[in-house]
Amino acid sequence: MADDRIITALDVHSLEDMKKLVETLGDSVSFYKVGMELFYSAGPDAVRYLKDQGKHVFLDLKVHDIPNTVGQSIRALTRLGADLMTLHGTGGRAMMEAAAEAVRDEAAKLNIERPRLLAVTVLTSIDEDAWKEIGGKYSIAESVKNLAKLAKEAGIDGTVSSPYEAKEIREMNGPDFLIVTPGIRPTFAVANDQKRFTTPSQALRDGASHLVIGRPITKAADPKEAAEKILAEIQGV
Ligand SMILES: O=c1ccn([C@@H]2O[C@H](COP(=O)(O)O)[C@@H](O)[C@H]2O)c(=O)[nH]1
Repeated sequence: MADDRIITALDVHSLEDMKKLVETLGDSVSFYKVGMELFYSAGPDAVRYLKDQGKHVFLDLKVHDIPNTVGQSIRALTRLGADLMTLHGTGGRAMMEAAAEAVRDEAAKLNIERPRLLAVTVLTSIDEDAWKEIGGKYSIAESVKNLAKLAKEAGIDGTVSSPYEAKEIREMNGPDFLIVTPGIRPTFAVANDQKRFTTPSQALRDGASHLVIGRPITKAADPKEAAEKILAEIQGV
């Protein structure tokens, strides 16, 4: 049976490919991520299909712009009825506050449950060298911590970070804060472009509330078997 802590990333570029995967995975997956690749190809229908199938949806569009544009975009996305949505924490306090206000206001108007907002901190494909190259002044750990603190103060429900930073965020932002970690690699999978990664069970032990896992499941020879191996690994954690 599925575990809501595991979010499978549907990084495919058509509704047909998405439906095939969802059918293959059946009841081993209850929570899916719709990211840029799928949303830019298939649009809102991807979210609608998954909701019709009774799945939870993480709409990961990583919104990033000036506060007014972000507020209006988050308002529009709220109407799709996803459970989780992302924006970039580096957009700053005012941008995050605009998003937090928009999602609350729009959900109340529609009388729907409010999608939870997550601030993306430092991408899991970035290591310390790449971080310095783009002007990172403090370590990745310090920068993620700072963004997580700012996100909470701005009314955001959680963060997206690597599992390496989960422990400190959990200690700082408390038990109810959502900590969603991509950069998850079961021992049977390869790293691909991920730089800050760990196993599913370690990420949960470190305080992650949800794990985003894409290629180790979706590109496996047998995706359902891969998902089930991961479920077995985290049982009891
Ligand atoms: O920092 C981040 C933020 C988002 N992602 C997304 O998670 C999945 C990971 O996929 P894998 O195939 O398991 O590497 C992918 O959709 C990314 O867009 C991330 O990896 N890191």
